[in-house]
Amino acid sequence: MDHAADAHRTDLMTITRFVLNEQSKHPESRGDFTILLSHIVLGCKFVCSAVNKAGLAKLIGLAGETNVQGEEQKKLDVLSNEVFIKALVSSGRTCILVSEEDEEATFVEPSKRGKYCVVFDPLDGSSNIDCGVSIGTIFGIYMIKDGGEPELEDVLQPGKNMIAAGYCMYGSSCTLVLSAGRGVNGFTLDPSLGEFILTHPDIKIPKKGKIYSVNEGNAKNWDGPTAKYVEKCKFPKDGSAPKSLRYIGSMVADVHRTLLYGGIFLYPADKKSPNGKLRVLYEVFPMSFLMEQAGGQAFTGKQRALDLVPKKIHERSPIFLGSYDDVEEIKALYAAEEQK
Ligand SMILES: O=P(O)(O)OC[C@H]1O[C@](O)(COP(=O)(O)O)[C@@H](O)[C@@H]1O
Ligand SMILES: [Mg+2]
Ligand SMILES: [Mg+2]
Repeated sequence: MDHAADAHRTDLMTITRFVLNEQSKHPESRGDFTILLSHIVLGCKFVCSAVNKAGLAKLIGLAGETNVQGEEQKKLDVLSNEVFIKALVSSGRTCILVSEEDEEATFVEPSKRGKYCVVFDPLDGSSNIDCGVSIGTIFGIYMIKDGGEPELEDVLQPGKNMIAAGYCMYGSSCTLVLSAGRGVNGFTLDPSLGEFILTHPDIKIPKKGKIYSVNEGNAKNWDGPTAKYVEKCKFPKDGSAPKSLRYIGSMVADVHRTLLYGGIFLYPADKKSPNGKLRVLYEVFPMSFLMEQAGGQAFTGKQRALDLVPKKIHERSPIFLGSYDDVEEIKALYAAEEQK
C-alpha cells in the first residue's frame, strides 16, 4: 500500500488549517497574513459562484442591461473587481490595492489600514467568459516598509520582494494555488462544503516538458529568438519528439497546465507590442513567483522576471515561464542573439 498517498487521502486539510499550521511555525506572527488570506479566499469563492452562473445571467438580463428585478447586470470583470476590493479592504490588513481594472492604485483609508499591499487581476482571461472556458483571479502580496506611510513605491518593487502569490482558476473545478515562499500548494473547492481542500501538496514542475503554449497567430511579428525557439519545438533537430501545442488564452489556465504537466508558456514581445501584453505586477510577477517556487524559471527575454523593477503599476513585459530546462533553452537563444 502507498502509505503517503493513503495519509493524504485520509487527512482532509482545509486551506484555513494549512495556513494556521504554517503560522504556528512563526511564533512572532500575529495572524494578520492568515486573516488577509481568508478574505482573498472569500473573494475567490464569491467570484467562483458568479462565474458558475455566468451563462444563466443571459436569461435574466445581459451584462450592461437591467434584469427582471430592474437591477443592472454587472460585467463579470467589473463585479469581480468590486468583490475583491471589498474583501481586501474589509480584512483590515491592506493599505494599497492595485487592480487591473482600476487606472489608479487604491489607498485604503487609515482606519481600515494594515501592512499588506495586494496587486491583482480580478478576472483573467475575460475573452473566454462567454464560451465557458476556464478563467481565473491572480494575486501577489507585498508588505510595506515598517512604520511608514504607504506610498506607491511600496508596490513598485521587484517581484522577488513579494511575500506571497497565487491564483484561483474557475474551471471544471475551482482550484486555488498558493505560495508564501515555501513551496507551492494547490487546493480544490468542495462546493458542497464551501471549503478549499489541499489536493495538490508541494507542487513541483517537471524539469522538462512536452508542451509549448503561445499565441502563434502573432508569429509574423516575433523576434528572432522566439521564432527560433518555436521552430525548435515543432522541428527538433536533436532527435527528440516535437512538443505539443496547447493554448487556452487565459493565462491562469495556461500557467496552471504548465505547472502541473511541465513545458513552457510564452507571451513574447512582438513588433506591434514591444513590451508584450501581460502586466508585470499582477500577471507576470505572481506567476513567475509560483514557477520559481515550484522549481521552474521565468525570464523576460533580458533578465530573470522577478528582478524587474516596475516603474508604473500597469507596466507590461514579455514573459517566458515554465520547466527549468525549457526556459534554459530560450535563455540560450536570447543570449546568442545578444552576442551578434
Ligand atoms: O488573446 P491573446 O493575445 O493570446 O492574449 C491572451 C492573454 O490575455 C489575457 O487574457 C489577458 O488577461 P485579461 O483577460 O485579464 O485582460 C491573458 O489571460 C492571456 O494569457
Ligand atoms: Mg489577465
Ligand atoms: Mg483581467
